[in-house]
Amino acid sequence: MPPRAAGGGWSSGGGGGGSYGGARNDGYGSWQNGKHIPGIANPRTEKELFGDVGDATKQQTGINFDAYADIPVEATGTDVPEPVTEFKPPMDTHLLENIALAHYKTPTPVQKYSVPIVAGGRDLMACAQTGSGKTGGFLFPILSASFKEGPRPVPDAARGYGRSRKAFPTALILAPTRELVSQIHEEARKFAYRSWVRPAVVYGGADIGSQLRAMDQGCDLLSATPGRLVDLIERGRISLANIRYLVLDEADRMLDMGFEPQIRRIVEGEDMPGVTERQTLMFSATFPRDIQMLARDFLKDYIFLSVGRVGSTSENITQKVEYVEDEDKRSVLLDILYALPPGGLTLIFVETKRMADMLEGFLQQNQFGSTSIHGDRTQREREYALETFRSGRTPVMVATAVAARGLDIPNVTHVVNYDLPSDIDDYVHRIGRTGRAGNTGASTAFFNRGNRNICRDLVELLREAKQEVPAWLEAVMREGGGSFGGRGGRGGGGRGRGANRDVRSMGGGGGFRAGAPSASGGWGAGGGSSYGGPPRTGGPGQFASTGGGGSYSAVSSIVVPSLAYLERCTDSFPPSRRTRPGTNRLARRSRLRLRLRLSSTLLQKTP
Ligand SMILES: Nc1ncnc2c1ncn2[C@@H]1O[C@H](COP(=O)(O)OP(=O)(O)OP(=O)(O)O)[C@@H](O)[C@H]1O
Repeated sequence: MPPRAAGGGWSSGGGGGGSYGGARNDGYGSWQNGKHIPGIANPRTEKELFGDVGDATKQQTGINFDAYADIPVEATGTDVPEPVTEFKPPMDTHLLENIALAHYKTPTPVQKYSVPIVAGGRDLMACAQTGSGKTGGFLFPILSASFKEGPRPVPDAARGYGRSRKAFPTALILAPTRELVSQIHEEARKFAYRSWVRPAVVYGGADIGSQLRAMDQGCDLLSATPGRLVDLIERGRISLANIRYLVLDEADRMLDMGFEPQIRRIVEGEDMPGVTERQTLMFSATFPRDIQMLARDFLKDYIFLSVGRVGSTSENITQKVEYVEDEDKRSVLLDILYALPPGGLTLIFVETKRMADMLEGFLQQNQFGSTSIHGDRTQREREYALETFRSGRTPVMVATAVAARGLDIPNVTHVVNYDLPSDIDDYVHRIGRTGRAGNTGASTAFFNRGNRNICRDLVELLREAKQEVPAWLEAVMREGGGSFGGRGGRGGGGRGRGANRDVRSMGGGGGFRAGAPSASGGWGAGGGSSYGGPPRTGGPGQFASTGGGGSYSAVSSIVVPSLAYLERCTDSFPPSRRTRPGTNRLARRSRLRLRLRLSSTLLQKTP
C-alpha cells in the first residue's frame, strides 16, 4: 500500500505535505507500510487543543467526578463484554497519550463500557447523564481501532471518474446542531492529534466553500449536521461507501426534530454500507420509548447501556422550582442574578426567539453583560454569542432550545428555565449545561399554571435526583397537574418517557420491526446484566404505576377544570415569588380576581 498521508481518503490528490520519510512535522501523523507513524509534537497546536493545567477555558473535572463510579450501570443484550476500569492497553497507546494530554485520569462509566463494546464489534445504544463523557464514549473506541487498523482502501466502485475530489470518511458522527457538531469536531481534533486520522466538520448556515476547502486537508472522521451532509452528498463531494462507524449523537433529538427523512436517506438511501457491514452507535441522556423503537431500525443485535436511570438528572445539579407568574418573571430574574456570586456563567432558557431578543435587551438595560443565541441568528452571530459567553465577557446568555443539547461550556454555574419546556426530556438536557464532569451547579425553574403539563414528570425527576420538592408543586400534581396529552407521563402510555430502560426488555408495545434481527434472542427481561449497582427489579408494571398520566393522555387535549379544582388551586399555588413589597400583594390579588372570574364563567357554562 502506498504511504497514507493524512487526507488520503480523497479519490484524487489530497493530503498535503509534511511527511519526510517518517514522522510528519505538521502536527499530523501518517500510515506507512501498515504502520501508524505519529507526527512530531507541535507545542502550539498542543496548547490550543489541550490548554494548560487549570486553564479556565477548558472544562476541569469537579469534586464529584469520582462519584460517577457509584452510579448503577445496566447493560442489556447478548454477551455484554466486561467493562474496562482504566485508560490502558489494549486501548491504542497513541490514543492513551492524547487522553493523558487532556488530563483525563479515569474513564467515566459510559466510557468504561463503550470501549470494550465497540472494540468487540458490537452496536450500541447508550444513555448516560448529561456531562458524563459520552463524546469520549464514542470517540475513544473509534479512534483506538482506527489507529491500530489504519485507513481502509476506498472501494473501486465508489471512486468515480474524472478529477472530482470526493471524501471517503470512515467514521460519520451526526448531531442535531451546528454548535454541537463543532464541539464534537474540536474533541475529535484533540484525540486524533498527531495521528493519521483527519477530522472534518460540516454544518449548515456557514460558507460551504470554506468547509470544502477545510475538508481538502482530509476527512477521515466527519462530524456533520444531517442537512448539510445531504447537500454535500448531492454535490458529489462526499461518499459514505467507506463508513465503518456511524454515530448518532443526541439521537432522540434528531429523530424528534424531524431529521428522520434526512437520516434515513443518509443511512439507507445512499452508498453507506448496510447495518451488518458497519457499527452503529447511538448516544443521548434521554431515550423515549418510541424513539428507541425507531432507532432500532439502524442497529443490529445491539447492547443497550444505561448509566443511572434513563433520562435522570445528575445529582451534581441543585434544582429549585419557584412559582412565578409571567408578569413577575423579569423582576424575579433580576433578583436571582443580583444574588449570584460573581465569576460563574448563567444560561437562561426561553421558549421563543422573540423572548430571547427581548430578555437580552432587558438585561442589558439593567447593566448585565448579556448575549443571546437562537435559530434566527446568523451562524457568525451564534458563534460570536457563544464565544463572548464562554470567555465570560457576557456572563449571561439567553437561549432557546438550540443551546439545550450537548454544549460543554466550562463554568456555567447556573441555569434558569425562565420558560419551562413542555417536555421533561428538554428540561433534563437544559439543566445539564451545568454540573458537568463532576462539577456542581444549580438550576432554577419558573413554574406557573401554564406549566402544569410538566408537573408530574418534574416532581418525579426531582424526587429521583434527591432534590427538594416544594409542597405546593406536589399539591398541584395531586390536583391533576399531570401530563395532559403529550407524553403521558414518565410511565404513562403516551410517547413513553417511561422508557426507563431498554424497550426490548419492557415487553408488549408491539412494534418490533418485522425482519429485525431476532428480537427474542435472549433480550428479554432476564437478558440484561447489571454492574456497579443492584440489578433493576420490576418489569413494565413498576413504571406504569408511577406514571398516572395515562388518564389524561390521548384524547383529552382540553381539560376543563371544575370550580372545586380551581379553588384548590388557589390554595395550592403559592404566592408568586416577588421581592418588591406591595407588588406581591397586588399581584396575588389580581391573580385571585382572575381565578374568580374564570370560575364564575365556567360555572355559568356548566349545565
Ligand atoms: N474520562 C474523563 N475524565 C475527565 N474529564 C472527562 C472525561 N470524559 C469526559 N470529560 C469531560 O467531561 C465534560 C463532559 O463531557 P461530554 O461533553 O462528553 O458529556 P456528555 O455526556 O456528552 O454530555 P451531554 O449529554 O450534555 O451531551 C467534557 O468537558 C469532557 O472534557
